[in-house]
Amino acid sequence: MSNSQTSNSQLSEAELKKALGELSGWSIEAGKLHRQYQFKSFVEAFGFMSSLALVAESMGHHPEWFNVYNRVTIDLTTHDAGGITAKDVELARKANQLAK
Ligand SMILES: C[C@H](O)[C@H](O)[C@H]1CNC2=NC(N)=NC(=O)C2=N1
Repeated sequence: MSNSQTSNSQLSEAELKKALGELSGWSIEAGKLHRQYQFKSFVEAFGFMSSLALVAESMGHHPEWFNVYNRVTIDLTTHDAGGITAKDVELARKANQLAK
C-alpha cells in the first residue's frame, strides 16, 4: 500500500502540515494530534464523547482523552505506527464535525 490515506504509516512533515491546515483547533503536542474542546455543560461534553466513542469503535481507532466537567481534551496517535497517521487525522476531522 503506497497511499498514505489507506496505509498505517506515519505522516511526513509535509502531510502533517497540510492536515493541520484543514483541522481547525488542532495542534501537535508531544508528538500527538491535540485539541481541547469546551462545551456549555457536562452533558454536552459527555454527549460528544459518546458519539465520538461510537465513531472510534467503528474505525477501530481510539482516542486518548480526558474530561473535566465541560472540557474534553483529546490526543491522537497511532500506537501501531509509533506516530501520527491518516487515521488520527480522520478521527480529528470527525471530532470537529461532531462538536459543531
Ligand atoms: C488491534 C487493534 O486494531 C489495535 O490495537 C488498534 C486499536 N485502536 C487503536 N487506536 C489508536 N489510537 N492507535 C492504535 O494503534 C490502535 N490500534
